[in-house]
Amino acid sequence: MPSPRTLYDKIIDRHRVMPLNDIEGPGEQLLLYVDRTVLNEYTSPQAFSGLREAGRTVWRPEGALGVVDHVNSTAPDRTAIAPDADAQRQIDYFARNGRDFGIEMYDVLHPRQGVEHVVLPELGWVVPGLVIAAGDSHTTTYGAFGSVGFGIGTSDIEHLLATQTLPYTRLKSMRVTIDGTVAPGVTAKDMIMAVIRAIGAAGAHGHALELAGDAVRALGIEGRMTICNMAVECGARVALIEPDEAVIDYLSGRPKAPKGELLEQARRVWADLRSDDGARFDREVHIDAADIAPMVTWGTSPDQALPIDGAIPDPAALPAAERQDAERAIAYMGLTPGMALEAVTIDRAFIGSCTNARLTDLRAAAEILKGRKVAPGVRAMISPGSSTVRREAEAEGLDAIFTAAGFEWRQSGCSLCLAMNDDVLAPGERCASSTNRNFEGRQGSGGRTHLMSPAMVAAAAVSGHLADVRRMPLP
Ligand SMILES: CC(C)[C@H](C(=O)O)[C@@H](O)C(=O)O
Ligand code: SF4
Repeated sequence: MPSPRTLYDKIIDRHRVMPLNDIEGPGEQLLLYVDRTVLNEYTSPQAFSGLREAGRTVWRPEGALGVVDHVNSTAPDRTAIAPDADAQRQIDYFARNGRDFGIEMYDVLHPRQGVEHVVLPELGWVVPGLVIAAGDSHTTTYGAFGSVGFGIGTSDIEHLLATQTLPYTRLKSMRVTIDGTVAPGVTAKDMIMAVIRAIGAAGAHGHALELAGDAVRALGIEGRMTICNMAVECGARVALIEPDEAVIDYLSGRPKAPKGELLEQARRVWADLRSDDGARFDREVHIDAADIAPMVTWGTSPDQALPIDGAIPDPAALPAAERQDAERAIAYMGLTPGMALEAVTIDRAFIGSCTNARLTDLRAAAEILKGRKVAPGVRAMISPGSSTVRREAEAEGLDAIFTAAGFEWRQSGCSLCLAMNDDVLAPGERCASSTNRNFEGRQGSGGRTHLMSPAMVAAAAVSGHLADVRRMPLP
């Protein structure tokens, strides 16, 4: 009898070209076959320059797809493509690389442009059991489909493009099981924020993190993407959810998804994509779904988070190891210990990013905004995760709800998630944000970020302060 294996180990085993050391299990070095990569204009230029200098070609151009997302403008009318000359140069070089190396590239005006991790799944290009490596840490998103996705640096991108392989070190395995049912108002974002708070910002460091349990299985694919996307914020290099029929339903009819006999063959291969009974995890954590409340971050690390009905912690009352970070975070965030989270007023509200700007996220925010207005003095904007999401939302009339409420209905891109274009917070501005990182300066130098779900951003935008979505009666 072969010994029971985790889903992660099964996928790595299927992609092992050759061992590079004689360790078995975590720490094993191997040459890994990579099925697919997504390129962006920000992290790929040096990789292409390296290929040019070495006179190399791309081994399998059809295994790569490029999307402009990090630096482009999100101005509503899409006449402004790049916010400045540097961004324009990056966008132009990216297009040239696509032409010269035979890689399909979605430029800013492409009808399917968007944030890369939103675009790939929409195409049906992410299917169970793949290895997808890309120059972006949120490549973990593809775990929602039962694929191993991880971020790589620029020299690894070059190696991958030239060979379709990567030298790889097998990770340890960790499983977080969320059992039971979440309460109304609690979303996938709150689930992953609760996980990060429970295990810490480095809690899954060095591990492939499998997310399991009834509450995870009950999520739609978009919610599962939110969870796997943000799992990188607790240090996970890979996030995985066992694929099921919901994944196959999601893929149905998408342009690049397998169809007909190919799909039937694929289904037979996918049937084994689960952690065997008795598979050993290096660490196991159990969370009761009923204990999860809508979450917000109060500090400058994603684990500095609390249920919305909490208060800014008193550093003196925290464990010694957390005290100094908490003091610094509270000072940077301009807050006072003991202050109720709901008393924290905001200047900006942002719905966007590869974590939470898909259609279901927009619908959840629109539910709250229907018939309400953004509070005076708050600037609220929404950047749909992709041009496809934008069109689909418009077809449902969601744009009308957002604009009637006073939100700016913008184009897609990373935007205020990392402020690499002209969507930036001014120093001291405070933003309720559906994104994934709240580090100092993440949304602009001196800017203050509070992470939360899209519905919670909507609740904060209309209240003018952080607010509990459970107390916002639906019209
Ligand atoms: C710019 C890129 C390298 C970065 C990442 O890897 O995640 C960005 O997308 C982010 O979210 O911080
Ligand atoms: S939306 Fe944010 S997290 Fe996602 S790829 Fe862009 S910058 Fe990174």
